[in-house]
Amino acid sequence: MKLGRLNHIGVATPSIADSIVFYRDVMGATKIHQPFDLPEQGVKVCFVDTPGADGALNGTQIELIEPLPGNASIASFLEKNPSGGQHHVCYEVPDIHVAKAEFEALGKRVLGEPRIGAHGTLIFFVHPRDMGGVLTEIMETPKPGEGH
Ligand SMILES: CC[C@@H](C(=O)O)C(=O)SCCNC(=O)CCNC(=O)[C@H](O)C(C)(C)COP(=O)(O)OP(=O)(O)OC[C@H]1O[C@@H](n2cnc3c(N)ncnc32)[C@H](O)[C@@H]1OP(=O)(O)O
Ligand SMILES: [Co+2]
Repeated sequence: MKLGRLNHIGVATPSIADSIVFYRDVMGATKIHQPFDLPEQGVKVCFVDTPGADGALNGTQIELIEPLPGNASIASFLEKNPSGGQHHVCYEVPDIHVAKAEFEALGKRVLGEPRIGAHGTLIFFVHPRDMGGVLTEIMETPKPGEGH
């Protein structure tokens, strides 16, 4: 397994609307995408762009996630962290199925089968207890012209 680009940091929040105000007014974010529902993952999502090395807005994103009704795991996370908090980190890989096989060969618990994530490419999660306490999302790098 080769460590890939840090695509995003997932931040759980009880209110995406309030978090948008925070990232705009406190952190000075200049590009905050329109929030959208992702019912397959049980979340409302909003991406906040951060600058890349050249200053352009092509760096790691903050992924704000708010639970949709019925999402027990994020609701449970917010019960323990009522004002929200860092929820997961997401690394890119060139081939999702190769990456899944590699984690499993190392005895890491992959949570379910690869599924389409918020960027339109396949993702899976690895259990935080097998990853030094960090819920880890693995995402296939979008091909040129693919994903968002
Ligand atoms: C926006 C779409 C998509 C994308 O494209 O980017 C997303 O990012 S969706 C993000 C939300 N989806 C997920 O998180 C799916 C994967 N997560 C899970 O399957 C579960 O959340 C979980 C990791 C298995 C935990 O669920 P559960 O076992 O029901 O919760 P517990 O409260 O019982 O916790 C068990 C254990 O794990 C620790 N934990 C839980 N969440 C986290 C976390 N976010 N970071 C670190 N550790 C976490 C929790 O403290 C418990 O630890 P122990 O008490 O030591 O056992
Ligand atoms: Co994510």
